[in-house]
Amino acid sequence: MTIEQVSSAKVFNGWHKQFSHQSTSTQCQMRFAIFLPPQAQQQNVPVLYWLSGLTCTDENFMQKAGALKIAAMLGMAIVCPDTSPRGENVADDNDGAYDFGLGAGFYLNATQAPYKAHYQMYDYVVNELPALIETHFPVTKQRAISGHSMGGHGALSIAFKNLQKYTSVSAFSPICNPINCPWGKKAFNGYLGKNSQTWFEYDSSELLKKLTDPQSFIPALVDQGESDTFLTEQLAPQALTQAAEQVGYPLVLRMQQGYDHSYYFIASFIEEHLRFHAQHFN
Ligand SMILES: N[C@@H](CCC(=O)N[C@@H](CS)C(=O)NCC(=O)O)C(=O)O
Repeated sequence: MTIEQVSSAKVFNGWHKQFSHQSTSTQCQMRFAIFLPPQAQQQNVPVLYWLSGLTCTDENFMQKAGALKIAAMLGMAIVCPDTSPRGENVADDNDGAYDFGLGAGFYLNATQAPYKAHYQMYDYVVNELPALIETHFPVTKQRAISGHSMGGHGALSIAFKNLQKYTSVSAFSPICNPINCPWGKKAFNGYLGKNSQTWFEYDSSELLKKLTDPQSFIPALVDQGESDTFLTEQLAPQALTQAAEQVGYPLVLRMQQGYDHSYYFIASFIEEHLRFHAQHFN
């Protein structure tokens, strides 16, 4: 597990760094970014994994969310993986669409050719990346997970499948019910095939309905802008709240008046999300 440093910049007395490495999950070079707060120079710190949305790389959140000052104060590392495998040999869609293929890995393990050769983002994010981070950096095994849009789907679905691995989960504008929206149907059809029974295992609302042990529940916070143009057609937060009510999961969904789908929305509430995760680390 060797990693190669790509960049390094001091920020708020901590460090933002990018690394690349050969991934065993995705069978290609992957780049990720890590923010190490100043506290990491003295002690191991907990980690927030951030999963970005369609068209993003490891850079969007680090540059636009305004999270690093607060993470520095709270003593929290942040890790941003890429949103898909990349490289010359990695299959893309045929028409350069933004919502499938490169930049749109949907945090699942593809089963369909040609995508299955590299699109194994679920294994990468759940297993390979944390193992690598915990080997190479001064971090504890306390992990939280959050994300935006496709990354909100990733954060919620990964958390609901791995409650024991994370202390808390949050999301901004998540795709809550991908089996029933155009982005999700296109992605799941392409990566997982026509048999929609296999899609359920990556649908946060469906996964939530299966959680029956209240002892295993972890705190969950979702923010959704009311003026998000993707709200009705793609995001469907009501599916998530209905599922939460069905099983008595104490998920907090906040509809935020006037906010859209952009990083302006994320920047407006990221401090509350970081404080929410920090509160549950200890
Ligand atoms: N309007 C975008 C849709 C994609 C989009 O809104 N991406 C969101 C995540 S779903 C994003 O974070 N974009 C990158 C950014 O704002 O930095 C497009 O057509 O390319």
